[in-house]
Amino acid sequence: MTQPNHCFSDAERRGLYRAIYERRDVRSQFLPDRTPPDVLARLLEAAHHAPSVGFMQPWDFIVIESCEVRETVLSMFEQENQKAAGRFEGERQERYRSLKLQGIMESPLNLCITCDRDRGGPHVLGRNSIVDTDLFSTCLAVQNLWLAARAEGIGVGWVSILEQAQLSTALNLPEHVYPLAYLCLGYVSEFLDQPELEAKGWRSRLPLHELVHRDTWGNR
Ligand SMILES: Cc1cc2c(cc1C)N(C[C@H](O)[C@H](O)[C@H](O)COP(=O)(O)O)c1[nH]c(=O)[nH]c(=O)c1N2
Repeated sequence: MTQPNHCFSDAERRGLYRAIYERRDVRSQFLPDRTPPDVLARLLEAAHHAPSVGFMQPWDFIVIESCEVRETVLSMFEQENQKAAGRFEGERQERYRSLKLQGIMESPLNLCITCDRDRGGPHVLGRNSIVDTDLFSTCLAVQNLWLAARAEGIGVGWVSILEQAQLSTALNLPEHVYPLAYLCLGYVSEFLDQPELEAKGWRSRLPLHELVHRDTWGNR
């Protein structure tokens, strides 16, 4: 069969889907090896090529290697995680407490991807009706980086069990800059073949057919 124009080669497509299916959220498998600067540069470049509302490019990348900053963030995590555990009861709480939900100190590099809510001035094309489209754009930058990192053999873990105002203070962010994603990055001993939360019996992947609706909600 002839391939439609603009289609990637079979090998290229396999590579893309492999990155999608084999990307993992990593907390426990980090190695201490430093991420080479050229690899980090490629990851940041991939993130910077994400789509963004009105081409706003609202992201900044705070590259964090300092042990002091990471220790501060870890203690903020511990405080929030304690509160989070308290929201579950009994066996579920025990299971929650057994989960490892961050790799802040084990990963050699932390990265905070922020969203500058003022970038591009007061009227950004496409953002007038849905103001949070700047945040959505920044999430896409995170995903680009996450997939590129998988292709480079680098694990990424997203830590969101953090209080936003505390994180902003720890990173000295101006008021109009939102700390969207706090990430732990580094080479790993392995990529698990399923999400760690699934492997540990917390939650499983939902069947896709239950999530697909035809024309209106509930029509299968
Ligand atoms: C916005 C957001 C926030 C978080 C996460 C993800 C996203 C998208 N995830 C990772 C999450 O648990 C993981 O993606 C799912 O369990 C699916 O696993 P895989 O990413 O497919 O390995 C995550 N993981 C974790 O250990 N601590 C955390 O605080 C968070 N926070």
